[in-house]
Amino acid sequence: MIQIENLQKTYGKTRALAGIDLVVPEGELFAYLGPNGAGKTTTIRILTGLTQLTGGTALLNAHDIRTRSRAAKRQCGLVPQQINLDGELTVRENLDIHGRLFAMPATKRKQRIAGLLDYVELSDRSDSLVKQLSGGLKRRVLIARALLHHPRILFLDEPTVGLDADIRRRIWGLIKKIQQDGTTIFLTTHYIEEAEFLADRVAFLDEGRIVALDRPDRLIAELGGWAVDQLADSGMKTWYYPDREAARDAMAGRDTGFTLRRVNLEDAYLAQTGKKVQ
Ligand SMILES: Nc1ncnc2c1ncn2[C@@H]1O[C@H](COP(=O)(O)OP(=O)(O)OP(=O)(O)O)[C@@H](O)[C@H]1O
Repeated sequence: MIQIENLQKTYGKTRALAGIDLVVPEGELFAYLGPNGAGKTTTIRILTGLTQLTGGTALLNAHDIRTRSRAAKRQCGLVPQQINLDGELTVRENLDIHGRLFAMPATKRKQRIAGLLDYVELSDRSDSLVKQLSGGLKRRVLIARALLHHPRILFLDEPTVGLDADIRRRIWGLIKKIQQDGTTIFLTTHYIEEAEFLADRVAFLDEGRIVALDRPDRLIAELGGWAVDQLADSGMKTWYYPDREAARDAMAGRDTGFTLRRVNLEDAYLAQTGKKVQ
């Protein structure tokens, strides 16, 4: 479980987090959605002990990240946005170094690495140099590395950034599997479909604040199920309707140039913040 109260962070004069309140229960897959600069990475860096908060409190499975930082760190694994693997070493060697950092005994380390490589479907690449792997496979190595010490909470910072759509979907499958096996997941993304597909609940982050937090279907339902877009000289105009029939009725007899579609999380984000996520 993650419990955050009034979490704040300033870098010099920049206020990255302006007071975040949040509880993520055990076993949930929680998504933090926002555009570049909203404060997603800062939140993860604070929770995983990579940077210090400037106000508020945060607990990971009841361990305060400030007063019980070692215990708090043991609760969590981190998949960072940057691929910080050693390209000159093999997949197995990269994981082995990490296991040594956690002081895992050699036999246990070997078994755990073999099991994890199987879990992320990389067994056949265990002796490949990391620099020879595609972006999607490197992400899998990062995920295996983050899981090595059996964390109960996994932080994923933009886990599919820069990947092709089909590779992205395979990573989504892996993330779902990790959740189903009992790990709490905190994921940041600026991909709407990722949050919509994966998350039990999603928070909309804007300029260091949470402006909405709920299940994706509820955030969408608040606007209505269907949208009509019209491309006008002044830009795109959109109207929302509770159902398809109401949207069709509203379009009847109007000029062409209207498009009927389902409402998505991007609409909900735009309605809350006046901004687009991407
Ligand atoms: N080390 C730092 N020094 C100064 N300012 C920083 C630092 N790290 C982040 N910031 C600023 O804090 C704010 C939040 O940044 P953060 O990286 O958390 O956003 P983000 O939502 O993760 O965006 P991105 O998707 O680009 O990583 C931004 O205004 C950013 O410029």
